[in-house]
Amino acid sequence: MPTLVLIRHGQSEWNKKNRFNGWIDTKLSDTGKQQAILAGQLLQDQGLTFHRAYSSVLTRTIMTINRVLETLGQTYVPQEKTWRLNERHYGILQGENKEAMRAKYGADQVQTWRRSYRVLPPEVAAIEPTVTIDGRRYPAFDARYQNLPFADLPKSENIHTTEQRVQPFYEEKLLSELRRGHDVLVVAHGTSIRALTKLIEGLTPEEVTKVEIPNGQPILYDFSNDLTMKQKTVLTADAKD
Ligand SMILES: O=C(O)[C@H](O)COP(=O)(O)O
Repeated sequence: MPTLVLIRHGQSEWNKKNRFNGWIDTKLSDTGKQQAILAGQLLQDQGLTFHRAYSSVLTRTIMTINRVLETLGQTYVPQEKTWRLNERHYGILQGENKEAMRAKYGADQVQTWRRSYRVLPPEVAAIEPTVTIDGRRYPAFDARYQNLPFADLPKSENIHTTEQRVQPFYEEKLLSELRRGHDVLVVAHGTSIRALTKLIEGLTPEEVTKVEIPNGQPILYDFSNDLTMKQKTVLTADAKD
């Protein structure tokens, strides 16, 4: 009976600063690194041997998955990094402080941009390869996207458009591994995990807008061999004590 584990990356430097990350390639904070190790420790008790591990191409999920697998003693597990698991592109909000955006546009508007299924945050005007924020340069789009047609790079995404690009990964990669009875680890982002949750649990657009995914908390789905979902378990540090 296959098991799927979903983990949102540990706290990023910009989660800590209350800034929108989106496709900007931020790193884990010290807390985020600890959360990744703790996620590995929580999984240790489950006796899982992963056949395959997937992350996005953003550093915060890669730093997380490496720590999780190292804690589990399973660094040998074949890993694939895919842009399809990236965080939603947050348009003009990327790099901005959430409180400052609420002051500028109003709390309701910002919350709609953050959680609406179909409303898109305002698009970035032009696609630049890098962005400079507070004097530090971040890659916005770089070599990791070289096989993607430039026109396909998003200027903004909502839950719906994120789901559209997560769906081929879900159907072609994830389900085919689970169908073979394989245990799979996926480390992704708030909105790419929302999209996966909708696809796995058959949620409505309304229901998926309510789903919150904390950093570094393993979500286990146990399936029967015909891929009927048997059980969903969220592992927390409290449950370990
Ligand atoms: O991209 C981001 O900054 C994070 O996913 C958090 O976004 P959220 O707070 O709107 O979920």
